[in-house]
This record gives sequence, structure tokens and C-alpha cells, in this order.
Amino acid sequence: MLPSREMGAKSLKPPRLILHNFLTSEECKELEFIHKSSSTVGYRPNVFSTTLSHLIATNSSPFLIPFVPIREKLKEKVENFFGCEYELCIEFTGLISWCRGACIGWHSDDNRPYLKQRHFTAVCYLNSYGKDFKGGLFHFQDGEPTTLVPMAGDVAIYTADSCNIHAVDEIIEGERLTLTLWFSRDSGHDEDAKLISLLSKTMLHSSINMPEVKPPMLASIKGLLSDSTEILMEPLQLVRGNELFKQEFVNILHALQAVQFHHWKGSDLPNVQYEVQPGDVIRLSKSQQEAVRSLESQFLKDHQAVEMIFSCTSCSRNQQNFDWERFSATIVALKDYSCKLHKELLMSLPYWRSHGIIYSVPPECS
Ligand SMILES: O=C(O)CCC(=O)C(=O)O
Ligand SMILES: [Fe+2]
Repeated sequence: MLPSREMGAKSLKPPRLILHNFLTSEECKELEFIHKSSSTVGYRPNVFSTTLSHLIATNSSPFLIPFVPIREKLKEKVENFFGCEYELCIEFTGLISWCRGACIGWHSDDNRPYLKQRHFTAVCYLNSYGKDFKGGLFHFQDGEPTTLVPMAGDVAIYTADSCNIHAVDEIIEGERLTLTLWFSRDSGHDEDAKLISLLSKTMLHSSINMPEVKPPMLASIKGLLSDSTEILMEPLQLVRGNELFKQEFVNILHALQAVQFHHWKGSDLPNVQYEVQPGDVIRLSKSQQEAVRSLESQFLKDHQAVEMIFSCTSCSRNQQNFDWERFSATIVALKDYSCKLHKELLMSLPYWRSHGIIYSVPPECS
């Protein structure tokens, strides 16, 4: 029996749970990296989202792996708190970021006929009020606590019904990032079944011995660039200031992944002398620099949005320490990271298929 049903009246203690430091800072940063390199334009203006089915559809299935233990941990918490062990399925998992101007008025999360299957909500905050964004405070209409100040690692769990009417203030500055899950008692709305079926189709020909890590597919970034984006599907190189880096990226999302991985992991790489061969970085002539500027103005139609996508909160710190040696080491580390996730996915998928559920498969099974 649910506490909400037991208590019935709205004036009693609302069924909600706020947990601090539920996710580690590393978990938050890893999900931020995934969102920054894979998100797509969201369901409303100034909102970006990364759903698990979007990751599968854009050749980024291995990025599902970091979500797996977090989803499990959250589901267990929600089931324990509401006393419905083994009764719930996950209906939706997504990273959602809100930029300046985004907000949401009073609502419950099941407030549309097509959302009635949503019974419980878990919102994990992946970055922090004051440090990463301004505005964006969360309020419950009734009961305690009234206001939540989003802090990286914290999670708010509540029933999706009218016992928990809530709203979020407008974002004034920066980007506010959450991992949001909805849970349902109705197994017909189980996200896992759909994801396993999609994965089975897309990974049919992958071999665990020769994991073929495919470059991300260009789907999401298009809306931000000019209409003549065909050229951006093609291999490209990065320019920083007046320096051109020789390494070719498969497409713009592949380059974005490298840039975001550098933001996440660049400063953690062991402090050894990285080798950049002569000719790996080429100094551009004045006319080449002008050609780059003209490409920029031709392709980037929304500078504010592009800036946000390609940057992150720690960029200004990283900018000062930037060197191409570290960047080329990052590219190697990104490849290792992608391969590791890809192998884990290939190892796990047969177990997921046979159990019909996405779960952390212990390494001894592989
Ligand atoms: O991000 C939050 O704090 C809550 C967002 C919300 O209310 C929703 O997505 O329904
Ligand atoms: Fe909501």
C-alpha cells in the first residue's frame, strides 16, 4: 500500500524523499560528459535532452552502460521507500538540461492522459545552483520541504500524482542538468523491453572480440547549424586560435566527443610528457585564418547555443592549461573508454535479452 493512498488527504505529510550525495561527483561528471557530447534539442525551447533510445539511434549505445548501476540504485530506493519491491519498471530515463529562459509552472508529472502510467519520479541533480547556473530552484506547492536548491549528487523522489504539485523557477544564467527517471507499476510501459529490442537490432553484427566502435551519428546538432550542414557530416579537423590539429575526426559529433572528454578527463591524465610529432600541429597563415572565420560565420547560426554546447563550466580553467600533447593523449583515452563501454555492452546484452531487464551483469559472467 502506498503512503499516498494510506494518508489520503493532501494535508498529511506528502510522499517524498530528498537524498543528499546519492550520486558521486564522478557519476555526475560522466553523465554530464555523455549529455554534452550526445544531447539533442528538447521538447521545449532552451531544453536539451539525451534519452537512452536517442543514444541507441545515434550509434552511441555504449553510453548506456554508465546509466545501468545508477538506474538500479534509484529503482531500489524508490521501491523501498514506497514499499513496492519488485513491482516497478522504469518508464523513462533521460538527461535533461535547461538553459537561460527555461522554467516549468505548477504541475504533477502525470498531468496528461498519456502520462497516467507515471507513478513515481526521481530527479537527480548533476550540477549545482550558484556554481553552474542561477535560478532553477525547485518548489513543492504543499508540505515540506517547500524549496529544493539543486546540488550535484542530490536526488528528489516523489509520487507523480497531485500529492506532489511542483514547479521550477526560470533559469537566469548557465545550464541546469538533471537525470530524470519515471517509474511505473504498469509493465506495459517498461522502457527496458523497448531498449533491449532496439539494441538487439542495432548490435546484431557486433562481435565481442572485435568491437567496432562506430562514430556518433549526426542527428541532433543539425538545428543549431546552418541548413547546408552536409559538409559537417564529413571528416573535419579542429582549429584552436591559429593552430590546426592534424588528427581527422569522422564528423562533428566525433570532434565534440573529444572536446568534451578533454573537459572531463584532460586534467586527470597522468602527468607524463606526451608526444606530439612535428607536423601534428600546423600554424595557420593569415589567409587560412580568414578562411576559418568565414567557415564559422557560414555554418554557425546560433552563436549562443553553439557556445553552450561546445563549452562547459570548467572551460575557463582548462583553457589556461591547454596543450595539444594533453589533447592527443585525451583522444587515446577516449578511444580506450569507448572500447571498454562497448565491450561491456556486448557482454551484457545476451543477459539483458534473456532476463528482459537491463541490469549490471557481474564481471565474472563475461
Ligand atoms: O528538474 C526538476 O527539478 C524537475 C523537472 C520537472 O518538474 C519535470 O521535468 O517534470
Ligand atoms: Fe515535474
